[in-house]
Amino acid sequence: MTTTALRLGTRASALATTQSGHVADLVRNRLGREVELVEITTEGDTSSAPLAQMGGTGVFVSSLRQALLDGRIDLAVHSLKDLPTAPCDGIALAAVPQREDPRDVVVARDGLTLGELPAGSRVGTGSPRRAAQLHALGLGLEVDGIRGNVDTRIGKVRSGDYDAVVLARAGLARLGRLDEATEVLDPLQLLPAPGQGALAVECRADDTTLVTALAALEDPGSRAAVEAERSVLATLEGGCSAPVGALAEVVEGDDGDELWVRAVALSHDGGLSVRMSASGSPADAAGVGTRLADEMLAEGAADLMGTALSSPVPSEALTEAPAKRQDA
Ligand SMILES: NCc1[nH]cc(CCC(=O)O)c1CC(=O)O
Repeated sequence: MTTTALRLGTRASALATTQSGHVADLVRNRLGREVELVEITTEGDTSSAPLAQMGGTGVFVSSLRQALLDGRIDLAVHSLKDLPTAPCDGIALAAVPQREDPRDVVVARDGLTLGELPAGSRVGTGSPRRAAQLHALGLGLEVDGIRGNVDTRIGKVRSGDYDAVVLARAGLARLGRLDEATEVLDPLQLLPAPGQGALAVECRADDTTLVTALAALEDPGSRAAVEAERSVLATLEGGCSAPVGALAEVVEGDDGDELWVRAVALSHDGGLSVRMSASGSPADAAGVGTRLADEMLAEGAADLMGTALSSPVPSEALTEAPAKRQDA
């Protein structure tokens, strides 16, 4: 039994330290252990290059994992949607705490919703998933890349550089800035990123005492949902820069809990998409996600994302987006 404080590694951004502070509180309350935060800088923080050009997946997580493996920290907190789908040697995903609302929100000028923005309005997002789904709405919105933390992105609406930005609702909620959202996007229109709104608590796999203790932070429904979503993404061979949205929920059915998953894969311009859903047992979350993604691949999902060109796409399997609005 040790009484030393657990060292919790975190990125330094306002969102990251808020998320890490939340997990630190859970550790104090449920494990009765003292916790100190250790700030770690990641490549995703120091470079302003588009994420897709920075080696894509994992730019926010690799330095934290290295600090774990080096023994500089005992546990690390990440936004789960930033975690690559491939497992990392020596690192355990020890807990997925209760997830926040996973939906995306709009922060637009003058309190507007997406549907109220005139055609030609500039919407800022660096996410291919959000860009493709915004184009697919057929509103004639102009989508432009943007990076930076939540504060920077909202600032670009306030300054008039953009008419709107799309952000994760969870980020705004954690920062206490939810009142700045002008619309919560229905997943029917914009499916969130796999894992969005959930946190990942990692530690060294060989630190078995801590792996066991951190199970006290786990929310099984959140874990099942993100496992299903991430297996959709992994099977589609997409990283965080793939135009793939997925959302799973555990709901009470007649014969116990049921897991529902829906997912979309799009061409980068949103002109073509495959959208499907599946259900199954929460105990088989990864299997449900994998089977859903296999069905999507059979409908041509990989080809329209541009990740594989091995087999021709049967054109009747693809959905055409509505034509762009012509009025200005
Ligand atoms: N890619 C950056 C990132 N990673 C996690 C969040 C928000 C919090 C979450 O989804 O859990 C964000 C910002 C955003 O998408 O607006």
